[in-house]
Amino acid sequence: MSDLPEIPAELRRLRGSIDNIDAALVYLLAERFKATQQVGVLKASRGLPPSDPGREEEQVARLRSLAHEADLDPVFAEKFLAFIVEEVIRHHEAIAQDHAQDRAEDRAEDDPRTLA
Ligand SMILES: O=C(O)C(=O)C[C@]1(C(=O)O)C=C[C@@H](O)C=C1
Repeated sequence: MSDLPEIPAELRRLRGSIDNIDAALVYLLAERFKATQQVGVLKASRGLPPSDPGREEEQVARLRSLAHEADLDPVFAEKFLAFIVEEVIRHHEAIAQDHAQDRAEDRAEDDPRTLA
């Protein structure tokens, strides 16, 4: 028998909700990253920079306002967005590097001086 006190039913119920919310967050984040991967490919193919500070400013203003309405700490909402966007920008930079490497290889293949 364990010496730990029994978990109250109310705590178990609340933890069930927390687990469902965490699962939803994981799926939502996965969808967001699927979209941003496509943005990264689009940006690399058009020669656009990985980050867009103007867009980020708009997102911060919008999220802070939504957080306020939702009774969530706007500072936390801003930090959370910054954490995600920082990761997205790293992905975009890696995609841009791969894209540049592929183009360099294509050019080398097309160059008659390249030994086949
Ligand atoms: O909207 C873009 O341009 C993106 O690259 C997406 C995103 C984001 O994750 O929301 C990421 C980086 C940019 O600095 C701004 C926004």
